[in-house]
Amino acid sequence: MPSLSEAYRAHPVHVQHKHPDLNSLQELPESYTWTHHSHDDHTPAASNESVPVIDLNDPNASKLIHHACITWGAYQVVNHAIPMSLLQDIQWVGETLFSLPCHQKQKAARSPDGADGYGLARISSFFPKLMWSEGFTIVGSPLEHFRQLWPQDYHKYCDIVKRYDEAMKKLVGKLMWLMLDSLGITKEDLKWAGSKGQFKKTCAALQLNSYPTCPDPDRAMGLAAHTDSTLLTILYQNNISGLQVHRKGGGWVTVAPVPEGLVINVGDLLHILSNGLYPSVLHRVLVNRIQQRLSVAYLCGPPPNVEICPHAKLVGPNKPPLYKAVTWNEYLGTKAKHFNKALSNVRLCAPS
Ligand SMILES: C=C1C[C@]23C[C@@]1(O)CC[C@H]2[C@@]12CCC[C@@](C)(C(=O)O1)[C@H]2[C@@H]3C(=O)O
Ligand SMILES: O=C(O)CCC(=O)C(=O)O
Ligand SMILES: [Fe+2]
Repeated sequence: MPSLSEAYRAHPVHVQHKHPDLNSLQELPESYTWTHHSHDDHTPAASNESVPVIDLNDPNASKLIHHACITWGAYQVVNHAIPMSLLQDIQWVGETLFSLPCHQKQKAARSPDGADGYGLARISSFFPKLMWSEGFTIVGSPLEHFRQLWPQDYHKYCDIVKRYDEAMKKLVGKLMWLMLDSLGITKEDLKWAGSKGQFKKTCAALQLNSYPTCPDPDRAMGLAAHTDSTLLTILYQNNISGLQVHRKGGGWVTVAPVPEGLVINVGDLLHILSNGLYPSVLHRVLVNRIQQRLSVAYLCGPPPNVEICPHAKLVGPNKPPLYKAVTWNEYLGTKAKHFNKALSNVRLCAPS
C-alpha cells in the first residue's frame, strides 16, 4: 500500500533547513521581511464576525456545521470529548521539542524527499521570503526521530502522540458524519468509511508548529496563506491569537482561541468530495512580539488507495462533476508541484 511519503519521493521539496535560531534575533533579517502589504489584501473584514463556535452536544450541530462549511470552510468545536489533559500533553511535547537546541533538532530534520521530521514549512519553497516558524511533522510512528531527540525517554513522548492520534481518529469519525449527513451522504454511500462508517482506515499526519516571538511582527509571516490538502484538519492552538481565515469578499478574519476549542478546517479533498459545496479554507498565521504561539494540526485524509471524486449524490444533469478523481498521494504530489493552484489543476470544467 503506498504511504504518504511516496508523494514526496516523486516530488522532493527543497527547503533551506539550516536557519538562524529565531529566538536569538533582535531584528528581523531581510530574508524574513515580507512586504508591508502582505498582511493586507485591501478588503476590510465585513464585520467582527468570525468562524462559528459549535457545541457538539447541540442537537442542531449538523445544521450549524453545514452552514459553517458553506460560509467559512471552517468552524470551532467545543464539547468534543477530547480530554483537556491530552491537549495539554501534546502541547507539552511541542513546547519541549521546539525548546531543544538547534543542533539537537537538526538530528531529526526532514529530508527533501521525506514526509516527516523537523524543518521549515514545506510550502516555504514557493516563497521568496522565509516564514517565522518551525515545524515537526509526524507520519506513522515518531519513534526513530524521537529516539534522536530524546535518547533516554523517547517512550514517554511516543505514548502521548499515540494517545492523541487515537483520540483524533475518533473525533474525525464524528465530524465527518456531521458534515456528510447534511450533504445527504449516508454510511451506505461511502464504502471506504468502513462497515460501521468509523473512518478507521484514514491516513493522517500530525504537524506541531511553533511561532516564536518576533521583533517586527508587522513585516513577518508565521505561515503563508494556504489550504490544507486534507479531508479535514483538526487544529489545537494554545491561547495565543495568530490564525486567520480568508472569507471570500470579506478579507482576513482572526480565529480567536476559545478555551478547550478545536478549529476544524475543510481541506481540498473534502472540497472535491463535496463537488465544491464545502470550499477548502484559505488560512495563514501572523506572529506577535510578546508570546510564543504553538499549534498542533491533525491533518486527515482518506486511506492511501482510495480515490476521492465528487460524490455521485452531488452530481447530476445540471451539476457536472467539477473535479477528477485523485488519491491523497496523487494530490499531495500535485500540491508539492503546484501549491495553491493544485485544486484548479485537478478541476474538470472552468468555473462559470
Ligand atoms: C500530509 C501532509 C499535509 C501537509 C503536508 C503533509 O505531508 C504534512 C504537513 C502538512 C502541511 C502543514 C502546514 C501547511 C502545509 C500546506 C504544509 O506545507 O505542510 C500542509 C500540507 C498540506 O496540507 O498540503
Ligand atoms: O498554526 C496554525 O494555527 C495553523 C497551522 C496550519 O495551518 C497547518 O499546520 O496546516
Ligand atoms: Fe493549514
